[in-house]
Amino acid sequence: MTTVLEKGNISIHTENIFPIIKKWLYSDHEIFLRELVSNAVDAIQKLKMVSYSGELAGDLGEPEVVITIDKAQKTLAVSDTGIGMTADEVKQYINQVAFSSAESFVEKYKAAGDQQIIGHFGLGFYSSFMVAQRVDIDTLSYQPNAEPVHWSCDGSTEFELSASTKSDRGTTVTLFLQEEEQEYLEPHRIRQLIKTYCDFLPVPIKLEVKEAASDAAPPTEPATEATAETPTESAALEIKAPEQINRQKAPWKESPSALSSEDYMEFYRYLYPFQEEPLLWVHLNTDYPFVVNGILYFPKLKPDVDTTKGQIKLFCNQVFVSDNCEEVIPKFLLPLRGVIDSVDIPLNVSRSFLQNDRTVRRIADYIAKKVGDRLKELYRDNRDEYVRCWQDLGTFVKFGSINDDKFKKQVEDILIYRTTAKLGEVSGEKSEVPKVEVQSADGDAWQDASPASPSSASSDSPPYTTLKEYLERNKDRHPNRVFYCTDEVAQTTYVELHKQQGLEVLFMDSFIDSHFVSFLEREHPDVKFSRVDADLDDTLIDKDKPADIVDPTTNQTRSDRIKELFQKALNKPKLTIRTEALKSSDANGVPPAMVLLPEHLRRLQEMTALMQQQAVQFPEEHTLLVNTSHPLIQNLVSLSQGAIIQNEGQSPSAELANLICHHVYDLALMAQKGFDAEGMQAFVERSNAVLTRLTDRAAS
Ligand SMILES: Nc1ncnc2c1ncn2[C@@H]1O[C@H](COP(=O)(O)OP(=O)(O)OP(=O)(O)O)[C@@H](O)[C@H]1O
Repeated sequence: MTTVLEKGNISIHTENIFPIIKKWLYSDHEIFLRELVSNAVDAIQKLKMVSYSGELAGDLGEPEVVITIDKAQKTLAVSDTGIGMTADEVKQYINQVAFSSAESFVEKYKAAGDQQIIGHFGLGFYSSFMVAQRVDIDTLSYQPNAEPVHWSCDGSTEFELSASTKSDRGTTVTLFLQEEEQEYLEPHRIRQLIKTYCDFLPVPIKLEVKEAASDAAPPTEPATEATAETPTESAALEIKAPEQINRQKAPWKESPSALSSEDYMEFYRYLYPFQEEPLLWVHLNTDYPFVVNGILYFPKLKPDVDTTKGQIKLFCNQVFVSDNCEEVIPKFLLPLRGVIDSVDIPLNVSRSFLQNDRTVRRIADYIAKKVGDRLKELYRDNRDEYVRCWQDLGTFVKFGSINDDKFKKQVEDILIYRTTAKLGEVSGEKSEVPKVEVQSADGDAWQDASPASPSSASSDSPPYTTLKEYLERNKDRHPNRVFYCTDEVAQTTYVELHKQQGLEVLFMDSFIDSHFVSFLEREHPDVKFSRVDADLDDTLIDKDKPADIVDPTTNQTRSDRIKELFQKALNKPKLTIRTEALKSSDANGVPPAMVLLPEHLRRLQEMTALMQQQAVQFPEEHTLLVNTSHPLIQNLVSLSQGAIIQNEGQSPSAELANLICHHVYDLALMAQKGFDAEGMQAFVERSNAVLTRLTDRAAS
């Protein structure tokens, strides 16, 4: 019979502590395992410290934590090979420290009210009573001549301390599970919990399952004679050899120089299986003025990415805290993935408190700065790669620039845009390569560095430019004016027209770009941004073309005639018809007509659509620019010659001219919007009618 050394009462100030804890953490009972395994790993780390200081007489042994499921006993035990406790330490740490930390946990919970708490951390050892009706501790201290101690408590405030039979150093905490908590006897449940919370703890965590032979899964191979023997009491228990169930290695805790690219990739695949490979990563590694370690990955962005939901995992000392650390990292970095580990992020606080915490804000700034540094480093060292990733990186960088002033300043020199300019070939051009400040490899020293190659990356990749370079290159032709395109396919006619006249167009075609153009305008109030289809620059128009008088009696010019022709044919009061002779080396190279929508009108339209959460409608007020230099338009005038199209009694030629006016307008409109069913039907019918008439004429 074991001798009871002491029976006592645990000092308790908060009445009914267990009902309170149970109520608050009702959905989070599972955290008990995280707390017990963390304590076990702490005990092993403490033993190491003792050993370093030379206080440990014997061997350190193999550090490991073993979780044992005993199905027959309905117990779950967590054993470690750590520092252990003497009877006095059990009294002090378990009866006093553990209980007072549980009490202070409850106090903090009360203070936070109904707000969501980030981690439920710090409840510690007592969290085991959320799932156990009785908890035993058997422990043997590392200290010379220490006696093993047994502690037992049934969840009341009374405990019992006696001698234990434990013969090896360390601590075993055994939970006698409550009836409704039997799920923790299932190996897959324990595996899942360890994978979630303790996967990266730096000690092997093993799982051992003891079950009655009859409960065990049938053997895959026929029983051998030995196993088929009459079961003795011990043989009736099937004990599977402990298997390690945590990954153990936490790459973010290692030095970046110790990891290869493949190590980073492998870790990404481990965290986010079946996902596309990331573009690049940033290894966070600082001890001062706060401790932050982590690896952040830039994934490929999908246009429908939800930038409000984070996927970065938050850890504290390698123990998983939360899948979402929206309060800890700047909003614009939420699409990043990976791990952040910091002991300096307060965990038993509400999320709103966290947002206003000074250290957390400084950590967020630090992370943003490291991300900016990484991008600058890539820009400097591997411009081709930077350009290759830009489609995805650009979204982060632009979003970050809009949202974070410090980040904006950091990356403004590395914001690039795809351009129509043939860089390197532009006459006598030697674009100035912006200097980029990059953190040196060995610490916080900063140096100016020029990118390895000029803006145009390698010859076969599309050319990219910075805004500064663009403005500089075009300062004589169109000072402080930027032409841009948002849809390369739809706006191709306009882009070609600009290109032909040597006007450089930037492609601003990612989903963030409409906001980004407004942002750039605020940043550069003296620069005007016009989409290629907003208006035509004077350089595109042949102003010297003499006005052709076609009717000496009325002094009507060819342009007046064309305008009248279209006005009558289309009969759209809100449509402005403008006639211009467009410059071109090849008359067929520019379109006969274009639809223009003034920049301010288009943006107003987009804004309204956004606010009303509707699709953008193309406004009826727009301009049809008819190119009087185009042969088609000139033929059209001849066709209608003599008889301006009348609504009634039209001649066959006038009718054909009418149809062609509609057709030219529809073709021009196509670059701006698609047809609805009715419009499409009319377009097809008219196309056929025009072709029929033309073939009739040709055949006759
Ligand atoms: N497996 C163990 N081995 C040795 N000592 C332990 C073990 N588990 C708990 N202890 C001791 O009991 C104390 C109380 O544990 P408890 O988990 O309640 O709080 P904590 O670990 O100190 O703090 P927290 O869990 O809030 O981080 C620990 O500080 C430690 O000294």
